[in-house]
Amino acid sequence: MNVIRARDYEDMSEKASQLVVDKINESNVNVLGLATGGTPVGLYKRLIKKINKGKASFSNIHTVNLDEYIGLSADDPNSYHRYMDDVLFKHINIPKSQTHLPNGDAEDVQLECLRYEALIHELGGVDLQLLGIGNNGHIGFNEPGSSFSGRTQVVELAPSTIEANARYFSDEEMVPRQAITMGIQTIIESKGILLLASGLDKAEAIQELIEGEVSESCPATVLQKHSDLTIIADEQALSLVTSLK
Ligand SMILES: O=P(O)(O)OC[C@H]1O[C@](O)(CO)[C@@H](O)[C@@H]1O
Repeated sequence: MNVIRARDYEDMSEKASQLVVDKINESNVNVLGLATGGTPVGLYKRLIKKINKGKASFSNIHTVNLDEYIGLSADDPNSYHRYMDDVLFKHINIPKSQTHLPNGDAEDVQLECLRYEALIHELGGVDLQLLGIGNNGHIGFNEPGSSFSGRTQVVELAPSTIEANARYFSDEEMVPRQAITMGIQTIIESKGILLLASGLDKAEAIQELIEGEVSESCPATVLQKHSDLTIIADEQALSLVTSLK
């Protein structure tokens, strides 16, 4: 694991956007896995600037998102479809047909999980997967206790995740209780992984990820086994880690 220390959120976002641009240009990223939440917003902002300055092109890239809420249509303001359009897709040159998210509004969500997992395989797998981390160590929407061998599936959100994500909704009651998420096995099969973390809220999860025992009780610890994991985290998120200089 390669841990890159950033000063703060802005520095983390800048370092991450440069790393994504470099990977796209150097190692031929055809399929880029994307994350949502507050953490990658700064990365996407900088990526847009870099793409529009010609530093990288997304015109031949396929993107696959980690997750989507169940019960929200693509045009719902709180759906991850809308989030991705707003924070990235509508600002860059990428054909809509190359941007993929699970359909949380599908009539048969189990079938949708199978379709999404198959799509990732048809695309040849994820070359670089961006990840945030939940305060409880979740990755995607794989909450503590999720099986490390899980594939794309329907999951129940943990109360702490509902509480953390309530900030985006008018009322906590409006936060969906279920989501479709890539499973941990799906995530871990990505050829490269870039995880971002910022702020004191993430300090315990980051300590567990870097120094804890690999255990399904903290899903992110599975990443210790990955051969190409980069973590870019700021001082606050790294504040409980004692094993790094
Ligand atoms: O970046 P945030 O908003 O702290 O969220 C952390 C993680 O939680 C999720 O938003 C899901 O709750 C993930 O998509 C994200 O990686």
